[in-house]
Formats: sequence, structure tokens, C-alpha cells
Amino acid sequence: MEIINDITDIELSNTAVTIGNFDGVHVGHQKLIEYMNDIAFKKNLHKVIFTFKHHTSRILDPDKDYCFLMNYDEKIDVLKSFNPDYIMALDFTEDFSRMSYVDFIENILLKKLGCKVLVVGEDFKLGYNGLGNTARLAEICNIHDIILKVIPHSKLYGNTISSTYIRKLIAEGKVDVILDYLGRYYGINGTVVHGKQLGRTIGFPTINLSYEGNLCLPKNGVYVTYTLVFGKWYLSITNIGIKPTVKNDNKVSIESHLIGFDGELYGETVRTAFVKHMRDEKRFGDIRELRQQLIRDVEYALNYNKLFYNCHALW
Ligand SMILES: Cc1cc2nc3c(=O)[nH]c(=O)nc-3n(C[C@H](O)[C@H](O)[C@H](O)COP(=O)(O)O)c2cc1C
Ligand SMILES: Nc1ncnc2c1ncn2[C@@H]1O[C@H](COP(=O)(O)OP(=O)(O)O)[C@@H](O)[C@H]1O
Repeated sequence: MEIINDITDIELSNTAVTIGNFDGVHVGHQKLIEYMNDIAFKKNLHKVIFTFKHHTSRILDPDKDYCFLMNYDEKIDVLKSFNPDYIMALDFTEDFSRMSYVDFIENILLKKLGCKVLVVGEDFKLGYNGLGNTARLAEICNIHDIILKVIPHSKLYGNTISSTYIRKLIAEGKVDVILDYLGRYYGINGTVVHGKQLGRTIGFPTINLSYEGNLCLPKNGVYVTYTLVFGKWYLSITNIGIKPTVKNDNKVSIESHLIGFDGELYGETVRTAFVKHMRDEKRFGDIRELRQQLIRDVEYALNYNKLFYNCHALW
């Protein structure tokens, strides 16, 4: 498996290629990749996942306030699990965005990648101004003997599976439903930073997560989570919010208490996977009342954990 970030000196041959932003690498994306894998196997082609380091919307739609389902490293990690021969992860630049779909097909897919099969989703658009829709792609692929396979959108419970729909579920705090659409629970990677050191004084030390600012955050509230620390998942309770009992700025933080963990975590990289929204964040009369609530939260999480059979989907 090779990751290619620069296409300048690339000369591949006999490839099956799927192209997309693949934000989240959700169940719909996975269908495309699996189709590409199958056809590559049958036709003895190399498997190529073609994506970009950063979402194309940053250039194409810069004013829109997007959040993203994963950062670059996570995307590469998840894509690797589909066992491609190559992951192309290029910079999507202004210049790139001005390339016509014909140039892209002829100069990149044909000349650089030796593409024989192209797999895309039904709403896929390629090249300058999005002119290369599937009908136009079919014409140009036909001219160059590339087999074009257009995969219809996957649906679930009447909803089209899309990164946009998953972002909406996250914003609504419906993190338990996300599993069906994303194929795994939604999680956030971050680094443990110092808080006000109050947690340990009430018997609930917490890790405060510093995370990449453009990741989608579940709506404010308290969640049953699992936190990956030093290669092990811990059941945890996580608050996303402004901590109105102890603070009065509006800065949102992500803070978790790991059940059964004791140790130092400052500076460590951890992953928090959100499995169930359990309550809204509240302003308590004092920190003792908050502590009583945290005891109940732990009990809720322990009960939830007893019936949790989806550990395989945490990452
Ligand atoms: C599971 C959990 C639930 C929490 N719920 C609330 C809440 O409902 N209201 C609130 O003001 N703070 C809440 N907090 C934040 C606490 O106020 C905070 O963890 C505590 O004051 C320690 O802060 P520190 O990490 O800055 O020391 C919660 C924290 C956790 C871990
Ligand atoms: N079970 C646990 N859950 C979370 N953090 C823990 C736990 N046990 C020990 N810690 C450590 O305690 C620190 C948090 O203590 P706390 O008083 O809440 O301080 P802070 O305000 O910096 O979060 C964490 O960063 C971690 O290193």
C-alpha cells in the first residue's frame, strides 16, 4: 500500500479508481470502495482510492461554514483498512479546481494512473464548475475505453446515506443512530490539556480534549462514550458544553471521566467515541450537586455498558 501526495512523477498502469472526498468514509462510500475492489480483483487491476488532503469545499465553497467528520490522518487510517494498492491524497488547490473534467480524465486518470475502470457515486461531478457529471463522464470514458460504473446512493430507513446527513445526526446528538450510517461510532481524536483541576477535588478527574477546530461536535450534553487510551478502550462519561456550574464564558469544551482509569494523561493523544446521548448539560446550585449527578451518570453508563455489544464498531 502506498500513499501518494504528489502526482508529478506518478506513472501507474492498469488501475481501477474511485474518486471522492470520502469525508467520514461512511457506508455509502464503503459501497463504492468495495465495488472498486471487486472489479479490480475480477479484472486484475490495481486498486486506487483517489481523494484529497482537505475537503474540496474549502476551495469550492469557502464561505460555507462546514464541519468535517474526520481529519486527514483518520481518513487515511480508515481508507487503509479497505486494502487499496494506492491512496492518492492530493492538495486540492485553486489550480486543481480550474482543471476541466476532460483534462482530468485525459491527463490524470489516463496518463498518470492508467485507469481502466472508474467508480463514482450518482451525484458525482468532476472538474471546473462541476461540469463533468455522470452523463458527460460516460461520454468521455467511452471515447477512452474506460469502464464507468455509477453507483446509486445507498439508503437506510428512507434516508440517503451522506456525509451531510451524518453531520446533521451529530449536530442533533443522535450518536447512537450514526453507527448504521457511518459503519462505526463517531469519534474525535484529541490531545489531553489542563483544565481548572477541579475535577479531582470532587472525585471525578476529567480529561479535557484539545481537538481540530473544524471537526463536527455532537450537540452540547452528556454522553456515554468510550475513550481509547494507550491502546485500550475505557467506558467513560463525556460532557460537551460550557460547564455553566463552574464557568461563565461560552467556550465549549469536551471533557471525559474514564471509569476505572487511574493515571496521568496530560499531553497524551486519545480518541473519544460517542455511543449514547444521556442528558442535557445543566447549571447546578453548587459543585456538590454536580457531583451527585456525576455519580448517577456513571451508573447510567455502567448499565448501558452491560448491554453494549458493539465494541467492534468503536473505531
Ligand atoms: C460526564 C460529565 C458531565 C458533566 N455535566 C455537567 C453539567 O451538567 N453542568 C456543568 O456545569 N458541568 C458539567 N460537567 C463539567 C464539570 O463542571 C467539570 O468537569 C468540573 O467542574 C471539573 O472541571 P475541570 O476539568 O476544569 O477541573 C460535566 C463533566 C463531566 C465529565
Ligand atoms: N479516571 C480518570 N478519568 C480522567 N482523567 C483521569 C482519571 N484518572 C486520572 N486522570 C488524570 O487526572 C487529570 C484530570 O484531573 P482534573 O482535576 O479533572 O484536572 P483538569 O482540570 O486538568 O482536567 C487528567 O488529565 C488525567 O491525567
